[in-house]
Amino acid sequence: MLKIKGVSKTFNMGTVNEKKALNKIDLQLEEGDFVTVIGGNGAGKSTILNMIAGVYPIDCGYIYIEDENISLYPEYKRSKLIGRVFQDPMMGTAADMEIQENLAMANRRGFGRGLKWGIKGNEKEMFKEKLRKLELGLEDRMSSKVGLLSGGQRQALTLLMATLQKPKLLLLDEHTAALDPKTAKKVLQITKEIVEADQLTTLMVTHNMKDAITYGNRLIMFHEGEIIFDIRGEEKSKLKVSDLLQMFENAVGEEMDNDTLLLSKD
Ligand SMILES: Nc1ncnc2c1ncn2[C@@H]1O[C@H](COP(=O)(O)OP(=O)(O)OP(=O)(O)O)[C@@H](O)[C@H]1O
Repeated sequence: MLKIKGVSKTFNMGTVNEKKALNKIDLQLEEGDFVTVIGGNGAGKSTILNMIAGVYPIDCGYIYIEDENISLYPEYKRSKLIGRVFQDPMMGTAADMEIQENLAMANRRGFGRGLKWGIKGNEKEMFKEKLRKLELGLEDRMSSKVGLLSGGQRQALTLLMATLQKPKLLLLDEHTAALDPKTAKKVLQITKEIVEADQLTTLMVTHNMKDAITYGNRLIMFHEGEIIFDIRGEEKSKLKVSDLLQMFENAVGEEMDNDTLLLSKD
């Protein structure tokens, strides 16, 4: 489904600020894989998502989605294949447009500019049904401006928009990190339901070790631009935070000292 082979990225090459963010990454995702991605600050998690989405060019290697080599595609062309949700609830939706207008815009993704923006009757019903499933009461506020929504409601809407036209790949970049714990849990539950219902191939970056264990069928950990382990299937389902800490120590040769990750331990 997604195939990354030998991908490296160095920022500010040849300057005093040179930083190798990714070092020869190999990663293959099967159709329907829901992979959680964990790692300390600066480990390379966002960079790998940016490489896949085409925000920056890769230095070497290649990226395939199904049989399509997307390595040289510009970002806009990849966005037809990829849905993405960011940490910031202000991104991904248009605040001064109505909920239903935002959904209509998302529903036209990949169909060019020729289509009229008007919302069709059957679309309205479909939006209402999808919003009802979120259980946030948004189905009764379809003509409200998105700017009036809370952060959690906005992230749930962004998630719906990113998956309305089923993407080949869904990228979630710490999409619950800016929410309070209760709201984050709700948005993660919605994420799980959407991903499972559509069998979406998903990469979800998180700082929260427990969430990385709870969600998905596979977990990978980044450290200093490399994938240091990849756990799946039964091994993943039995995993505890203490196992993750031990595996980190075995792979890196020292105890984990990353505060952000350790805060999510208990
Ligand atoms: N646009 C950029 N220009 C220069 N350096 C960058 C850029 N983007 C990332 N980096 C550097 O690359 C390294 C990896 O960063 P990245 O954002 O991928 O880490 P991360 O694992 O997502 O960390 P965090 O959890 O802190 O977001 C870091 O040292 C970072 O400073």
